[in-house]
Amino acid sequence: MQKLLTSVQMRKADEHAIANLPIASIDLMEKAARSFVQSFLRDEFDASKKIAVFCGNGNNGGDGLAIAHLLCNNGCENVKVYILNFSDKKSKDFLINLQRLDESRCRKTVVNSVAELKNVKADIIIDAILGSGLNKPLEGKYAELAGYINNLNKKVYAVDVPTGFPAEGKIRADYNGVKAYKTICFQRPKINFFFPESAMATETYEVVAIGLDENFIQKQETDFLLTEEADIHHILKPRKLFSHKGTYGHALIVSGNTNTMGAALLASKACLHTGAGLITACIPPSGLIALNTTLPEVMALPREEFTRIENPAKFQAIAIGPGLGISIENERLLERLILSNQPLVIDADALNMLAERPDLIERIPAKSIITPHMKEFDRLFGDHDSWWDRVITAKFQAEKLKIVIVLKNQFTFICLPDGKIYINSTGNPAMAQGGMGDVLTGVIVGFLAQKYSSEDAAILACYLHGKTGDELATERIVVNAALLAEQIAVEIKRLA
Ligand SMILES: NC(=O)C1=CN([C@@H]2O[C@H](COP(=O)(O)OP(=O)(O)OC[C@H]3O[C@@H](n4cnc5c(N)ncnc54)[C@H](O)[C@@H]3O)[C@@H](O)[C@H]2O)[C@@H](O)CC1
Repeated sequence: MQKLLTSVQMRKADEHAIANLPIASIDLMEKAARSFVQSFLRDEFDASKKIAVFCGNGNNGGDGLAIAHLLCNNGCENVKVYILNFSDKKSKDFLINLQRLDESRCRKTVVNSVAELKNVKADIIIDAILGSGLNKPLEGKYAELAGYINNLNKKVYAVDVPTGFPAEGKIRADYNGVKAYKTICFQRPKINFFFPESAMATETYEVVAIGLDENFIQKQETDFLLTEEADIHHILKPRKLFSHKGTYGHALIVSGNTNTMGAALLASKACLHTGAGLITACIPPSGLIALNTTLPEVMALPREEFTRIENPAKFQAIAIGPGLGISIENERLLERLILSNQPLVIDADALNMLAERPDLIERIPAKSIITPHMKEFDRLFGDHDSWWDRVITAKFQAEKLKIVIVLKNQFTFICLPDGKIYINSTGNPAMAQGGMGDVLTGVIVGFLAQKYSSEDAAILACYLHGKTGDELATERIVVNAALLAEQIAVEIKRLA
């Protein structure tokens, strides 16, 4: 798992490298610039394109000067540097690189105000104005400049972080910084790149190594962690010789309704392909034929009005919610399961019913996993006007209720009872189709049945669900839920 650090911690990692590795501060900047240029030239190899490099006065600006110098030396014929004289505070390495640029044949101009920027003719802009040193929202000349750059409507590459974009913390809905096409950032992604609002600041990002000490970075205390394939390989347990269906647990999935029986089928199918030993679907009687014809391996427990799950303890894992429908009977069933005090996976309509019963939220059994998307989450825990605030609430509630909260999004946040937040990086827009959430619930309950801890089951399920979707999306514009459910077994086999 990769630790994601705040700007202050990243600065410490820079200082650590300078103090402990045989590298001077200015050489670290040169290394960062080289890494940026390498990545940039892979994308933009046409040496005749006009490139405008905007440089601030701190180390981000220093990077920009070094980048411009390297581009000129690498055959880019039309590089022009705009040095913004907006602050008297100039960093040491900025000044060294300014002198190096002065001695080169790079074209440059010093700009004191945005009004002086007439006739900027560029195909590509490199934004090296403000980086991770940002300590307040943009205003005055800086805000005006960001607006000016955005209005040029050119392809913008940001150095480390787009000017005006906070690397962590709340992103304002009225973001007024630079809107980049791509950000090439150093050593680690910024925490905020995983928040949906980052789409206002950068379309995409790439992380390039600059030679910081990985051991030092991994030793830092942080609540934000990025799941990697190696973690999945490490958590997954192989299926053993002499094992039998009892070894892999019995999952109960309370789901489906007359018009939403598909959700029950998808969750059950996903659970099946995740490897649970036995699966019982608690479904309305109207869904029996559909279940028996499409998933003959899955047993049925018809859900009548008066259904009780007589002995929940006989199941190793229970999920409730996909396509369930909202009714008094279903609410009673949910209540009984919650009061049985056995960990549950709670999804979809079960979450919507919970939102109306704050008394039950407090009693969700410890180690349960809830899987809300943004709207379900806000119904449960109140409205939020930013994803940062929402994730902080999720972290707080996961710790308080001792449960796992899987807050679903492009990058799903998995908040654990110990306060850690695992960010899932797999998954893609081809998966944006009904039924995907039902499949995720089925995968989670499938892992729980096999006695994975709640934390591991959530981390594994999110990663594998997204990764399977990524593999399928290499050949398809859209990946449907049933196909993904079936393919889960293949991906588990590949990563086990
Ligand atoms: N040795 C290092 O520390 C390295 C730093 N690197 C670069 O250095 C950057 C960080 O540099 P700095 O810490 O010098 O900071 P920046 O260059 O991001 O910002 C410069 C200064 O601007 C001021 N400022 C902050 N917010 C402002 C606002 N809204 N309006 C006006 N002024 C504002 C602050 O006083 C800040 O120190 C990174 O993003 C990265 O690009 C890289 O060169 C890698 C090595």
